[in-house]
Amino acid sequence: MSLVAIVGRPNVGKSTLFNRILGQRKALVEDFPGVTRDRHYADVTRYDKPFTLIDTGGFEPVSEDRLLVQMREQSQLAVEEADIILFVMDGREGLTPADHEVCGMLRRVEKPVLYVVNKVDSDKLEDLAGEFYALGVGELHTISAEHGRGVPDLVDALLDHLPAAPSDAEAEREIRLAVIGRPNVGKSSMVNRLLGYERVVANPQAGTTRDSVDTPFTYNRQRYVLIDTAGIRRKGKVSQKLEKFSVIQALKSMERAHVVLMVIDAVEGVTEQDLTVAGYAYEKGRGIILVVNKWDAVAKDQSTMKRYQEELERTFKFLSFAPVIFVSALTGQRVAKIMSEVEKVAAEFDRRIPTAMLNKVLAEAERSHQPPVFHGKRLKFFYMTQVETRPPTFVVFVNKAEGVHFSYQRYLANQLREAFGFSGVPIRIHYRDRERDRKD
Ligand SMILES: Nc1nc2c(ncn2[C@@H]2O[C@H](COP(=O)(O)OP(=O)(O)OP(=O)(O)O)[C@@H](O)[C@H]2O)c(=O)[nH]1
Ligand SMILES: Nc1nc2c(ncn2[C@@H]2O[C@H](COP(=O)(O)OP(=O)(O)OP(=O)(O)O)[C@@H](O)[C@H]2O)c(=O)[nH]1
Repeated sequence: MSLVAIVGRPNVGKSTLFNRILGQRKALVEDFPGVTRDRHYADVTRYDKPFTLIDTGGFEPVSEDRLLVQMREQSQLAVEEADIILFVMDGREGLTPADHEVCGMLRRVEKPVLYVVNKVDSDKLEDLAGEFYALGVGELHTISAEHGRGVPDLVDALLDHLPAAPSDAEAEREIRLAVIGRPNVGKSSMVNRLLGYERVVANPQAGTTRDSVDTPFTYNRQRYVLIDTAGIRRKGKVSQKLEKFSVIQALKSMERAHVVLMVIDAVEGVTEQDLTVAGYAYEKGRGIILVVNKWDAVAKDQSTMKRYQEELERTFKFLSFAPVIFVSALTGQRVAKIMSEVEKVAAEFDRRIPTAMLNKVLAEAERSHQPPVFHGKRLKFFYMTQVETRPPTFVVFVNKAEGVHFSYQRYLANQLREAFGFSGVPIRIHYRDRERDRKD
């Protein structure tokens, strides 16, 4: 999602403009109790173009003598973080040296900057904008944030710079599934079960016809593609029985997959190879479901499943978020559960959390577990936003990104999972510096 930052001296009307832009969308976006007051960021969607609007003012109190320094920092940071900058000046107060200086800096950046002269409350006051042309920045947007005058045109200009939404209905996009596992674990039997499942509707013409080895199908109105179905079903080739070959095949399928069904033989247990392949799926950010097959062939008592589950958790430490299901492709036992689990993981994979909710979690996390001190300075988290789905990817802005060491990163990741779940999905959190160069 694009970040749009509102920058400018104190009192030029940044918050008023922020609220004015939000006010236009009215009931389109839900408000969350407790975060509606005094917030500085919000997700906005206009004409299917989503963006996050940030009011860079008001984060910290500004003292007169530090004004210019703070403005430089604030604009610098906006330049680093944002995709588009709204630079607001005060038409009533006129052009100030600080405006001059910041404009000089903004002119050199390669991102779109919209120059705004605020408090031009009526047509009669248009002359107020005159002196701002001395900045030589080209187009000036004269507006009245308070009365809304000129704001729709400003928003239109802003939208011109934004990319269109990734897709009209994200949920309608296909989910590509890969069934992977060592030779003989039951992949082929499972694929046959899945495609033979009554609620699964094969749709030959939909989706990726270019790969005839893949099988498109629909389940609960979501389109899926089972990757390399032909390869999984192809039998009798000696090479296919080779462990090495099956790893290469798994890696290849995972390259194109969104969600991976990692099949484990309940009788044989987990091998080194399973770990390698699962590790790769994790690194690639794929959704993962652990499917323990041949459950019919295991001698069981009441605690077998629990013990098995615990052992898997120990072995696949890095996959603690992945659901585990015990099935039998042979008898069909619990095979229906696979698709319902796939559906859940696919939804989590595509999930988008509103910025306001993320920041509530971030603030609570910070409150209940104080961030560490780095080089004598307490880490301070400013805000968090989700920049991607598939897998869900977040950016946290912090005063010293390198100071967020592993244990605190893990803590924040856990807080996110606690709040939102993300079952079966690896999440990514990037930390970006607010004071220095942007880091990914
Ligand atoms: N006449 C007029 N006044 C405005 C307009 N927009 C904002 N103001 C006033 O300007 C003052 C400052 O507005 P804010 O929106 O708080 O300014 P800000 O830039 O967010 O200020 P900081 O949070 O200190 O950085 C308020 O008293 C507003 O009512 C406008 O379009 N016309
Ligand atoms: N008991 C039991 N046997 C199973 C189950 N699923 C598959 N099998 C048997 O395991 C053997 C291998 O099954 P496949 O489905 O061919 O396994 P695969 O993973 O596709 O095998 P490769 O093509 O060699 O990679 C066959 O003899 C199946 O009948 C199961 O749930 N329980």
